[in-house]
Amino acid sequence: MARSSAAASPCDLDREFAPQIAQLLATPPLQSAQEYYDELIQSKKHDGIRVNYNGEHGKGVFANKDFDEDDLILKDQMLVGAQHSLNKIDCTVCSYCFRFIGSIEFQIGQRLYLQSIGSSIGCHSERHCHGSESGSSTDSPAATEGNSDTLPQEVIESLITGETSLPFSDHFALPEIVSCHGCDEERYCSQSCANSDWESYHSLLCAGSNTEPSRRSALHKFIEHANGTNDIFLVAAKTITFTLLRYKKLKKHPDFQAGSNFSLLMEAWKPFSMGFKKRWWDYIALPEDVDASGEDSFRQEIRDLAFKSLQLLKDAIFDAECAPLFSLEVYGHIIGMFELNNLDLVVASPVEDYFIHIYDLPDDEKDEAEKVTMPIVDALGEDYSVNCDGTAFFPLQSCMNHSCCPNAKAFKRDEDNDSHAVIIALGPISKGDEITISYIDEDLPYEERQAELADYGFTCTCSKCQEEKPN
Ligand SMILES: C[S@@+](CC[C@H](N)C(=O)[O-])C[C@H]1O[C@@H](n2cnc3c(N)ncnc32)[C@H](O)[C@@H]1O
Repeated sequence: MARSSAAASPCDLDREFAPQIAQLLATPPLQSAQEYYDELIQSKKHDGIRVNYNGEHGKGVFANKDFDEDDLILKDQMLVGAQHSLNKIDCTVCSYCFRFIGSIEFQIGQRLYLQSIGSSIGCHSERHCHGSESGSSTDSPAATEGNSDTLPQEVIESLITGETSLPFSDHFALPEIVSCHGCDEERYCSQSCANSDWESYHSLLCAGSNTEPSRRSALHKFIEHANGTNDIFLVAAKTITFTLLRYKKLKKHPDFQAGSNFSLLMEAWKPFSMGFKKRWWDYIALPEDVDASGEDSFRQEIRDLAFKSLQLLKDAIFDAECAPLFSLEVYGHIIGMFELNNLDLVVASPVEDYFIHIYDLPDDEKDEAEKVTMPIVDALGEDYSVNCDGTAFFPLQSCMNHSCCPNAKAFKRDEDNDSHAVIIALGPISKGDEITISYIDEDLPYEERQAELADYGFTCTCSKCQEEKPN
C-alpha cells in the first residue's frame, strides 16, 4: 500500500530543512521512547499497563496486572482532538474536554431551532466507539421522523434561553457555558478548560475580534477550507499549535535555556514523535471509483489539497523559529498519524439519557411528564439525541495493536461523559499478556477484514485469521 511520492514536493521548506525534518520524523531511539511511556504511565497512574517494544508488531500495550472481564484497563486523556465541523452544529460541548454544556433544555432547543432552519445534519444516537459495540442496551422512547414546525417558535426559544424547564431535567444538570473571551466559536464547561485550551492551542487559532485583522482573516480562510474539504486539517493545526506553544514555554524554562532552538522544538514535538506515522497521501486507500491508472493523479491531488491547507495555515500562524514544523512533509505525516492511530472521539449525549429517564418513570409520573416531553420528542424525531463525535489522538490507546479476536475494547460507560478513551477487558487478561483491540468490525468475513486492515498497512495473522484463512 505504501508508495513514495510521485513528484517532487511543492513546498520549499521540505528542501530547506530536509535534515531537521528527517529528525522530527525519525523513529525515536528505543530507550528514550521507553522512558517517555514509563513516565507517562507513572504520571497518569495507569499502573495496570506497560508499553513494550518487544512484541511482534512494533510497540504494544501489555498488562502489568491481571484483569477480569469488564474491568477498566485504561482511561486515556487525549493529546489533541477536535469535534467534527458538522457535529459542532448539532451539539454544544466544551471545546477542551468535550463534555456537554448548557442544559438539557438548551441542547434540545438548539437542535429544534437548527431543524427549523434546516441546518441540522443529525445522526441517530449510538454510544459507539471505533471498534466497539453500542453501549446502551436500554429501550429508547419511540421516535419518528421529526417535525420542529409542530412546536411554536416561542417554545423553542424559551428552551434555549432557559425560560422553560423540562420535568426532571435537574437530574441531568450540565455545566454552564463559558465562552472564549475572543471569539464566539469556542465554548467551555469551566474557566479552567477555557484557560487550558487557550494555553495549549486556541491562543494561536482564535479568530475573534481581539486577533490582529490580517491573521484573523487568514485563520478564517484556513478554517473555511478545512470545513469545506476535510476537517482532519483542523486537528493537524491543533497539533502544530500545541507544539509551537510548548516550544515557547520550554524556551522560557531555566532547564532548557541552554539548548538550541531546534533541540527545543524536538522536545516540544516529543509527544507526537512517538505516534506511528506514514505520509497521508502515500498510504490512503484508493476510492472505489479510482482505478490503478488514476492512482498517481489521485495521490497528487490529496497532496495538493494538504499543501493548500498548509499554505493557509502558514499565512495565519507561521513561526520562523519552528519553520520545519510547517513543512509539507511534517504536515502529511501528522495527518497520516491521525488516520492510522485515531480512535473516534465519542461523547454520549445526555439528552438520550434524559428521555430514557422519563420513559422509565412510574406510570403516573410518566404520564404527567410526557404531556410536556412527547410533543418535543415528536418534533425532534428519530434524531432526538446526537452524540458528540470527532477525531482525537490518545497517547496510550494509540500504542494498542489490533487483533480480530481482541481481549479489550473501547467502550464508554454511563459515567464516561468526556473525551477520554476508555478501554475495558473483554475477558480475563493475565499479567504479561498483550492488550489488543479491534480496529475494525471483527465479525466481518475474513476477506473483508483483511481489506479494511489494508488501510492500516498490514495483514492480520491473529489466531482467528489463521483459522479462517482460505488454503
Ligand atoms: C495504532 S498503531 C499501533 C502501535 C504500533 N505497533 C507502533 O509501533 O506504534 C497501528 C499500527 O501498528 C501495526 N499493527 C497493529 N496491529 C497489528 C497486527 N495485528 N499485525 C501487524 N501490524 C499491526 C500496524 O503497522 C498499524 O498500522
